[in-house]
Amino acid sequence: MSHKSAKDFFRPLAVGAPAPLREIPARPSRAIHFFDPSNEKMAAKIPDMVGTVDVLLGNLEDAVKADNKVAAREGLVRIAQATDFGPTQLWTRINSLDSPWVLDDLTTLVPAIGEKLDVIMVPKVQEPADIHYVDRILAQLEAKAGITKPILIHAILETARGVANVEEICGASPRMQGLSLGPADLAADRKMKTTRVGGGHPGYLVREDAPRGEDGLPDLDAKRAIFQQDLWHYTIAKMVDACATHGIYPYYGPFGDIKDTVACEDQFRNAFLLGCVGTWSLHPVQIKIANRVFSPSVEDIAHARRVVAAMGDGTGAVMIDGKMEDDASLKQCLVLVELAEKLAEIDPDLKATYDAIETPEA
Ligand SMILES: CC(C)(COP(=O)(O)OP(=O)(O)OC[C@H]1O[C@@H](n2cnc3c(N)ncnc32)[C@H](O)[C@@H]1OP(=O)(O)O)[C@@H](O)C(=O)NCCC(=O)NCCSC(=O)C[C@H](O)C(=O)O
Ligand SMILES: [Mg+2]
Repeated sequence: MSHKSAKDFFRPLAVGAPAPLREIPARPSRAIHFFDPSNEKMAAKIPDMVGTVDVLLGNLEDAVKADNKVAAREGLVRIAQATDFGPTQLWTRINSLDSPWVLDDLTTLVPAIGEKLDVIMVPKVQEPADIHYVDRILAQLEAKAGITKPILIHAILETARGVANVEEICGASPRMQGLSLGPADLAADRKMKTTRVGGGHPGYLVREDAPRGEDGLPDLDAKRAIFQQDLWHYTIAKMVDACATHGIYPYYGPFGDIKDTVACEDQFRNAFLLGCVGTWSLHPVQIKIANRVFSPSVEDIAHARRVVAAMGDGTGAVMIDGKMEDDASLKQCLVLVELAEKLAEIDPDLKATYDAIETPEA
């Protein structure tokens, strides 16, 4: 089997295409907000959403009716050409690589709005070859259209084969920006017995042991606590490790129970704590939840700054509030402090909140 040399990764795949990036920029992307560009009511809201959300994503794939695929593609071109996105990123989700629409998605979008498109989300990615296909075609289209910065690729992890190949997918191209979990398609592909778009399931649980009766035997009639478990823990953790290994960014995906904002917040927070940088938003109500959850809390930043100040040159160990802090906890604190600094650059309210935190002297 022949392999590319490391340096080959940094040569454009088409003459005249922009040079691949060596690092994927850490741009805030707490919420990737999905809209259907063929839905006039939704589309009309997009210009006013600029600046309120980190990423606006024109969705062309599932949730757009087959009869509306062309209207969605053309609608996205119109919206992108007419809108100044300022600090907000513009992404799209193209149709799947085996669909009758994907080639027209790419050959229409790149020449028309390629300079404005930051990231293309590719659904149902199974293996590195899927990324190689999109990588080469993007390079050719960028070269032809004179696009000056490479459009990045984001893959959705929504097949069992995709999960099995996750490491290779992350490393398949310098365009790889990140991965999202696609729990609905993944559940179907794995033949999980669920009927939901993300989130937990009351049947996936562990039950407390039965207490012993006076006879020393388990009292199977006694009431026992049950603890609902997280269906997605394994996949999210695997995705986070693969992304961290390759210097790209992991995201939770959709939470379909729009009305259950509490469970949505829990799902988002679990993903944040495990290492995800953001999530999808399907409805405007989910943007605020994502922005709140994926921004470090005041308490975390206050503590992190105390640790940074107390640790001086970053070596050794100190006690703060009865707990030992050392090089490793300092590194965790720096993840939060650096994220807060990045977010403060684009979110004036958050900047004011973080600026108001009393910072200890070093
Ligand atoms: C989920 C929805 C179908 C709900 O729509 P609707 O019933 O219209 O909700 P509301 O009445 O509460 O809407 C209030 C107003 O807000 C506008 N709206 C709704 N959603 C959006 C949006 N995403 N962006 C902008 N504006 C939005 C409505 O038009 C109402 O406006 P008005 O009447 O003027 O007040 C709908 O929210 C929706 O379709 N959301 C997107 C769904 C989607 O993109 N799904 C695909 C991603 S999930 C997936 O693909 C699964 C994944 O791949 C996997 O495998 O896991
Ligand atoms: Mg899907």
